Order: sequence, then C-alpha cells, then structure tokens
Amino acid sequence: MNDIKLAVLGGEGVGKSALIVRFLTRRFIGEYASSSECIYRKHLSIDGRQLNLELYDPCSQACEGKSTLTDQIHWADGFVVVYDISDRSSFIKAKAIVHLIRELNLGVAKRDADTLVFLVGNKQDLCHVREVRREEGQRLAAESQTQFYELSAAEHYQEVVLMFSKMVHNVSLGGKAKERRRRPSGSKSMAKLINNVFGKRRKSV
Ligand SMILES: Nc1nc2c(ncn2[C@@H]2O[C@H](COP(=O)(O)OP(=O)(O)OP(=O)(O)O)[C@@H](O)[C@H]2O)c(=O)[nH]1
Repeated sequence: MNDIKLAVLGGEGVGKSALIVRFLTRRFIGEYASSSECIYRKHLSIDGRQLNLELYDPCSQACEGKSTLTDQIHWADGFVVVYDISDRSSFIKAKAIVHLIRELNLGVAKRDADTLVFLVGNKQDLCHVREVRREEGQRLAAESQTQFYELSAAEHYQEVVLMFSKMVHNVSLGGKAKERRRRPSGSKSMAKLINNVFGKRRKSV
C-alpha cells in the first residue's frame, strides 16, 4: 500500500493538532485554529518505499461540511486515539471512540486490529494535575487490544515521531487499503499548516 490514511481522533483540546504539527514540523506551537477539519499530506520514504501519508485532523467544534466519526473511521487505515491525562472526560471519550472503531472494523483481521489503533495519553508534562492514571490507560489499551503511549506533544519530539512512524509502518504492512466511503473534507499544505496557529481559545495549563 502506498497511500496511508491516518485519523487522529479524540475529545476537544486533547492535543490532536499539536501532535500532528509536532510530527510534521518538529515544532510545538501553542495555539491552532480549529474551525475546520483538514487533511495534512506528507511524502515519506520508509524502508526504501515511497509512501503518501494523509493525516486527518478533525474539527471538534461544529463546522461546515463536518464529517461524522463513522465517516472518519471508515476513511482511515490506522487510528491514533488521543486523550488528555489531566482531563478524565477526554479519557471517557477516547474509550468510546476505541470501542466504536472496534465495532465498525469487526471484519479486520485480529493481527491487523492489534496494530492499527494506538491509544495516546497526551500532556504527560501535566502529571502534577493528572486525572487519569497511567495504569488506567494501559488497562484500556489491553482490554481493547490497542497499543498504549503516554507522552507530551509539548515536551517530547522523539516520542511523538516514533509513535507516528510506528503507526505508518504498521499500516504499510497491513495489506490492502480498505474500501473508502465518504472522504473527510478539507486539505492543507505544509505551508498552511505552519500558518494555522492562531484563532483558538487558550486552555489554561
Ligand atoms: N501542557 C500541554 N499542553 C498541550 C499539549 N498538547 C497540546 N497542548 C495544548 O492543549 C491545547 C489544545 O491543543 P490542540 O492541539 O489544539 O488540541 P486539539 O485536540 O487539536 O483541539 P480541537 O481541535 O479544538 O479539538 C492548546 O492550548 C495546546 O497548546 C501538551 O503535550 N502539553
């Protein structure tokens, strides 16, 4: 498979854009515009293979032409489901998303299912105000057969890159692309991505 489609899903403000931007640009930028959903594209070379990566960043707020979570799940080959370790409600949301992915992807071979969903507890730098224990994340990951990461988009560059690279690698090994349904709308170039940093309320940390 040369086209890799990843969806980064999770509750509002958990750091989905921050993780994507960290991976694509190495930078952590405090604020991102979030008024539209978008797909970031990147050309990658892994193990001598040329890959076209599409990373889907949903819009948490109501926005025009917004795709449903079900559309997003049908579109993607691999999933990074994010919660904020300092926000328990985001963990509950992540749990619901992981369960929905499992429900909608029942036909996917177990071998693939285990490797194509990652559960990520973000904002590890906020462990002094932690609401979700690491063990709870590990338990959910074990129960739902996903791989677990706890990291910080703000402080960890290498870990973020490793996590996304592992997912790209897993998807690239994962056989045929699934049949596409509705394609989530929106597309952004890297230049736009770098400019896409203002216009969002600040969450106090
Ligand atoms: N302390 C800390 N803050 C973070 C981290 N990652 C993201 N943030 C902050 O969390 C807030 C939300 O980050 P975003 O990347 O916009 O989160 P999002 O999930 O894309 O948000 P929506 O698109 O609105 O759902 C911003 O203020 C970021 O600066 C992190 O690892 N640590």
